[in-house]
Amino acid sequence: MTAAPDLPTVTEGATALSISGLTKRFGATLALDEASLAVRPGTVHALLGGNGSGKSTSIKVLAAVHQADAGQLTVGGREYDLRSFDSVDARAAGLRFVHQDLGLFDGLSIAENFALDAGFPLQAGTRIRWAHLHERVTSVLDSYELHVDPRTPINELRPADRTMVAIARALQDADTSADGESLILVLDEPTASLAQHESALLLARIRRLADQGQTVVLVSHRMSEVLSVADDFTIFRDGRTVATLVDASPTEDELVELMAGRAVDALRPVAASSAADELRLEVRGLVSGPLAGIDLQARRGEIVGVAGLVGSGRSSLLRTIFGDLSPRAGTMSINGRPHVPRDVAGAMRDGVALVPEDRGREAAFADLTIADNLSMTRLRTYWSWRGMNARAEQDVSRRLISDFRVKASGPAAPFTSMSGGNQQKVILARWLQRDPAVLLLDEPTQGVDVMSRVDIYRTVREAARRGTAVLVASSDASELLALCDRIVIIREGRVDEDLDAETLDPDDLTRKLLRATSVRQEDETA
Ligand SMILES: Nc1ncnc2c1ncn2[C@@H]1O[C@H](COP(=O)(O)OP(=O)(O)OP(=O)(O)O)[C@@H](O)[C@H]1O
Repeated sequence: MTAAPDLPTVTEGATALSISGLTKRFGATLALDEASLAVRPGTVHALLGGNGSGKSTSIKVLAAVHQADAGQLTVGGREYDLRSFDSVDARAAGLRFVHQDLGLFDGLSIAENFALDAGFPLQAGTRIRWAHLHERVTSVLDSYELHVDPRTPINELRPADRTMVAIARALQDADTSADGESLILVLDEPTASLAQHESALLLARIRRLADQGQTVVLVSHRMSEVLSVADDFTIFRDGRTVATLVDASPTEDELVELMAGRAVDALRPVAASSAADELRLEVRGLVSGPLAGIDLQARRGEIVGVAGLVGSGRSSLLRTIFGDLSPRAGTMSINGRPHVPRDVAGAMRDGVALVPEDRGREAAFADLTIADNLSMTRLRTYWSWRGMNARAEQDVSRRLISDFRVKASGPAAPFTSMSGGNQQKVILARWLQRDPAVLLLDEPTQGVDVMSRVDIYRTVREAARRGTAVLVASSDASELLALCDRIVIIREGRVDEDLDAETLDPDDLTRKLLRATSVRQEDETA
């Protein structure tokens, strides 16, 4: 067990931003309860907390998406009442936000994306001065060491560059804003969908921003990354600030303990293989999307990781098995019988379940309750000649909410009233209760806090023990190693390596993944 760090450390000296008494209620839920935050200028300040602890709500108050019930903000010596703080105030205060979805238009160029935010420079009131725009954007990109042509379409950029373009766009008026004061950049999980080497590149650039005097508030669930880049840490629990660590070097266990409010010894995953000899899933010569002939097998009770760089076809593999993409060639079988799904319903009849990466958009019924979302795949269980057994549905939902540690006011609450991480847990719970023959998980713990991540690994392991074969696509090397028995690496559309997870560590896996990438990428990562 680790000793709890001293709580909380008082910040002295100058602050770029300070919040006090921040309170926000949603109906019966007290999302923020007199929370506080003090950020020193020129630092990376990590804002940490479990799912539902209030991080997004506080950011949404700063971005004027929500108005607080109480709270004061001081920025650059000016005080604001957070009950009436609006987006004009937020901009004037020098606050700039980059949300997880980045808000970039993929088909447009970098320069066009910049101009959509700041306006197109015009000549004679009508003609766009393209040369001027490109010159200005190039100079901003250069200042963030992004040496790319401003005419490049967003969808041709590597993932870390895309995030960096969103950051550069948010800071494009850094020289002219807020009376020359530096801006405060708020980043909400910027690395959530990035592979380890892309994250490393982005974090190095974020660190450089702070070293050049920018102030960065960073929300992330990836502890090792936060520890590598942050100077100061504020930890939220149940809407309150439970600790502020200034210029500190806490251990991961100390941070997790502060977030969880309990010791962390019991939180380590236990990964004992339950693989049997019997084949559950067999894929031969599969050609689909970028896949050019995949051969893959998963046995009963086996958890197989699918690794590969962005664009390698990990998601296409899962979607093809789930009947959502039609293969151009190849065969699939489940339990020795041909698996030729014409659509998703056909794949489900064969015993396949998929938890997709973009759960919010693809997997959730946002307008319905949590109970409805949980029971969506098992509705038949609750119907009889007497009609719908709502009590049984509520009871099962209550048990799942408790088993998966979902933080919600109850099964009847709207799905959208939960925090992002809790929504992820509900979708996972929905599919795991089906005992599928083959379970396909795409980035299963993206946005999920470190405490719940271990619960989810245990649940997946338990499903495997009951006989399910699991395929996990993940960009997080540590996750693949914690969860899987075997890891296949997809490269150039084929399974290039098939590795025993026990023999690897995250660095080995990342090195193997990067083997075939361009020299440019390796240079930048170094
Ligand atoms: N629009 C809303 N309506 C009702 N309740 C809400 C709403 N938004 C947030 N909440 C509640 O407020 C609390 C804090 O949620 P918030 O989204 O701020 O958490 P978070 O720390 O960002 O979590 P995560 O890590 O999962 O993103 C949760 O209990 C959540 O259910």
